[in-house]
Amino acid sequence: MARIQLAFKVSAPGKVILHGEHSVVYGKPAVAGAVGARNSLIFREQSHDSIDLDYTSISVQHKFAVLEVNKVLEQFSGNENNLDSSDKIESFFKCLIPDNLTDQGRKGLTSTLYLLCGILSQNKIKSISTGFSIKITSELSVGAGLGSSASFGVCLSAAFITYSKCRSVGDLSLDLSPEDKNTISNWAFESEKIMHGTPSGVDNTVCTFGSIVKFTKLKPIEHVDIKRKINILLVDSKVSRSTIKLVKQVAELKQEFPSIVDHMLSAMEEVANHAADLYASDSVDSNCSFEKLKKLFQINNDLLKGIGVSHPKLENIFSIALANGYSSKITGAGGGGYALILLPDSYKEMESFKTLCSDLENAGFSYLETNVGGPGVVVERV
Ligand SMILES: Nc1ncnc2c1ncn2[C@@H]1O[C@H](COP(=O)(O)OP(=O)(O)OP(=O)(O)O)[C@@H](O)[C@H]1O
Ligand SMILES: C[C@@](O)(CCO)CC(=O)[O-]
Repeated sequence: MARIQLAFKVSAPGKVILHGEHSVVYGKPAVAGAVGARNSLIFREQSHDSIDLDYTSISVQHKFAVLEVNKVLEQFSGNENNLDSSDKIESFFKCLIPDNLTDQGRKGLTSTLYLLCGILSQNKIKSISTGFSIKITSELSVGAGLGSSASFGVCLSAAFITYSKCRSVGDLSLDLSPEDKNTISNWAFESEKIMHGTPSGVDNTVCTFGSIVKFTKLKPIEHVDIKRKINILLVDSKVSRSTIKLVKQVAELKQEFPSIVDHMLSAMEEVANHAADLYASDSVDSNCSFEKLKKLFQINNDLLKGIGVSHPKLENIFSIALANGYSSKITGAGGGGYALILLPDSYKEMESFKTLCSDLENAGFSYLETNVGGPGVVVERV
């Protein structure tokens, strides 16, 4: 009987950090949620012997010969414990990575090969028998603080886990069990290490599980029981920045002024705890809770400014928001990327929202009207 060619679609959301960016790196809780914009991946087995990758957002189209990948997969099995740093991983896969790639392209391909070999080895699959294609498209800007890299890692991990389940035990169901989701999040975390050095793990957790979560490093995830999604406006500062550099910059400030920065990180923890309670309360859209949340946004943003992760373009967005009566903050690493403006439930009818949008446009900013709290990773038929 002819072997069925596998074909499926995976999608995973980007994330926003509502509270706790940077402080999460130091063991404090972060409150983060899935945004409406997603990465989508189409996986198709094919009759020719190559693995064809098409990553539109980073302009990478590349074909690996299955034979070459199988050789690397063979060397990988049994050797995985030695690959305990991103430098070692990069040098292990270097033989398959073309020289003429951008940094983004190199990291994207290295991460793909690492996840493929890691997940196949974990499932005792010793070789790939037919080629396949993977095409990833995205509604998320890369490098803007929306967790595009974590969502990318989650999509790839879910694709390779689905492929492995089908090829090792013939499971064609495409359903993801809670255990599968934990495995996906753990592998996406490994991919995040290649992208970002020392990630906290919040991004891959949210992009896998969706909704809103309270995340503290090395502790079980707490799912925040939200009653409705939170409306937000994401405003693009159009300033690119590097998460690694900003995390390092905060570490240096903490080293220079430990007691001051420690107090600020503890204050961020208090903000995150208070806000998580408000998101979980029935009345998050009641005036009183919403006004409290607005104040917490403002306090959180002032603390982030205090640790030096703002940017003049972000400040411009914050002033426009405030002038129209809205609270806003940095989200993610800061230094550029997106600013997050909190919107009330009835924002669409509000005159002040229309003015806010036209003021942002007049100042040259583009924005994305979305919400926080949607679904995490999903695998479905194509
Ligand atoms: N949609 C995508 N398609 C392919 N590769 C991607 C995609 N998104 C991210 N990547 C890979 O992830 C790498 C790191 O992404 P980067 O840190 O710039 O963005 P980010 O994840 O959006 O930022 P943050 O983690 O602060 O939210 C990129 O260099 C690229 O290799
Ligand atoms: C700045 C930071 O807290 C958020 C990046 O999205 C870093 C991290 O959590 O890994």
